[in-house]
Amino acid sequence: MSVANHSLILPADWRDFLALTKPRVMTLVVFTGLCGMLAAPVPIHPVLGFTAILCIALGAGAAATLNQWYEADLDAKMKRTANRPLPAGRMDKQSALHFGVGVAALSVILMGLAVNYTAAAILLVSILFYVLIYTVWLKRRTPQNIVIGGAAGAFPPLIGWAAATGEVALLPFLLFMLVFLWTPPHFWALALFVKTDYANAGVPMLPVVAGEKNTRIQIGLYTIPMAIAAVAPWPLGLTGALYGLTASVLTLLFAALALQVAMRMASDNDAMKPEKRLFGYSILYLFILFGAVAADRWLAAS
Ligand code: HEM
Ligand SMILES: CC(C)=CCC/C(C)=C/CC/C(C)=C/COP(=O)(O)OP(=O)(O)O
Repeated sequence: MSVANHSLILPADWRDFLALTKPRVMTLVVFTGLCGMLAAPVPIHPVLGFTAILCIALGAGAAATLNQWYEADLDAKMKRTANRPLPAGRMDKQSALHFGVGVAALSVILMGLAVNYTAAAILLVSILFYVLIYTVWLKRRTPQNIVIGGAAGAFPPLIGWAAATGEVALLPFLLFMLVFLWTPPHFWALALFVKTDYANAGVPMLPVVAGEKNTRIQIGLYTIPMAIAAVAPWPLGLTGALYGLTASVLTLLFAALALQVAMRMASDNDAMKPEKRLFGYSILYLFILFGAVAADRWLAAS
């Protein structure tokens, strides 16, 4: 029997449960948690470290599942999301709800029992933030949805650091601010080119409500405090030159791309719109900066 036939007979298989966790987005979320943990001045036992990262991955995946459980109706209206397991009818909502609540509870309890209560508490806050504050409360109500709700995705570096140290400190707080302030340019760059999808679904994303021009300006404006948060750890003496120089160069490039988006600069032979380039670069940027902060702290400790 072919795989295609098999999935017709058993509509929801493991791939659908995996899809509920938004695995591609969550790789970066988990990576920021891992680097937050590696940047901490206290080494963590490898087994505990692995458990903490597993808990972040489970918590993030569970939050993404509950997000899709709540907004299956919205996802059905958008081309980008219509083929997800719930809107496509491959899974019933109750299975998704049970999976999401079960895995969320498991992640927080395991983090609390095996690692520490501080990390477990921040993990719980980030899950609740994504599901309740962003998905249930803000997403359908205000174009500021991702500015406030986006904080959910900024917690993992704090969770990773807290897993190793049991507390929070200035460096992971700045890393939180970096992801928090990075989220609006990251998301609005994408929203500029999937605007019609959101308009059709009635989601008040900034380009739909305030227009393209305004969104472009907002992307440029948010890049300024984001750049400050990105570079600040170096002059504050929290990291060395490895991170400082990497962050400075890559942030300049980020700012140049954001400026292109803000000024709407695209020549006719420009196959890729500046907003597409900024969106793609935003992901690479965060991966490299977090890799650099972990490498920098590791060098300093060795
Ligand atoms: C409320 C905040 C955010 C919103 C609304 C948002 C929205 C999106 C959307 C709609 C996509 C398109 C592709 C997809 O659905 O898979 C995307 C891609 C992505 N986002 Fe975000 N995002 C947010 C925050 C974050 C955060 C905090 C991270 C990581 C730290 C992140 C990492 C990524 C990555 C890695 C991709 C690319 C996924 C792929 O390759 O398919 N996002 N984001
Ligand atoms: C540890 C923990 C709980 C982390 C959570 C991480 C988090 C909040 C990431 C945000 C990422 C994300 C995919 C937003 C998508 O917005 P959307 O849901 O509006 O996207 P959609 O239109 O693709 O459904």
